[in-house]
Amino acid sequence: MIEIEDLNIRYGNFIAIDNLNLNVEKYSSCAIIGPSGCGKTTLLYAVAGILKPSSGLIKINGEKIKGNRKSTGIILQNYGLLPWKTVWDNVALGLKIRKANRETINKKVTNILKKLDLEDLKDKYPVQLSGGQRQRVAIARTLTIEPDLLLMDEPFSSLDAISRESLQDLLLRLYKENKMTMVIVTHNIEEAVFLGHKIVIMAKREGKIKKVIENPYFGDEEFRNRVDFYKICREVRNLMEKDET
Ligand SMILES: Nc1ncnc2c1ncn2[C@@H]1O[C@H](COP(=O)(O)OP(=O)(O)OP(=O)(O)O)[C@@H](O)[C@H]1O
Repeated sequence: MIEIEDLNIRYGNFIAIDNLNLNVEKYSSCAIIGPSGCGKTTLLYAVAGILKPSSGLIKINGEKIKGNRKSTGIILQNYGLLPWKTVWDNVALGLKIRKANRETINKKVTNILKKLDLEDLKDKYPVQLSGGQRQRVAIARTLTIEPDLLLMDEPFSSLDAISRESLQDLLLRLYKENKMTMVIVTHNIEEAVFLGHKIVIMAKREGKIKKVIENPYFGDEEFRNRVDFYKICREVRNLMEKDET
């Protein structure tokens, strides 16, 4: 699904991504983890087509990306909800921009609100919601466009541990229900291990990948309760700690 070849991204003279290569298979999930400033967001934005590479190639479904792609959904840390619109209108936004007709919008928004347990909140404004509810609205809005690729930049970082885990569970369920490929950028080791089929560990300050771990247990809803979960978490932690020394 995603092929990244010899990718270089510079901000002026500063090298943010240095000759990076990565493949993400269709309908799989890739978690990108690494210390602050290692280039995670830069990489995600390049895959989203928001940021132009200095050199190298990014292909999605075999096609070189040129700017924003219609069926790529992106969820950012600050939710991106419009404060003057209700939950219903925020969720409908992506469809309205794509000029869907009223009947399609009503049907899809109603369905997705039900799926994400947001029906009772449909007339509320973002300011009246908790962080977890806002993030569910942001996920709902992105899913209405039926993305085949869902990109997320630290989507749950402002949430408490319990809300965070319940949204991770929700995301896994949605991933299984809607055939899509996911890329999630996170600082959180447990999140990367729970949500990553492929866990990409980036090196500090170098804009390079340090290691890719394949996680054969991805998709197991009870994975957090298993010994293998902790083994992989420890492996990721050790790799990240080595960078600190
Ligand atoms: N517009 C910009 N101009 C110059 N340098 C930038 C710009 N955006 C990012 N950088 C630098 O590029 C590097 C990578 O930034 P990026 O935001 O991709 O890191 P990150 O891994 O996502 O960090 P964090 O986890 O803190 O969000 C950082 O050193 C940052 O200072």
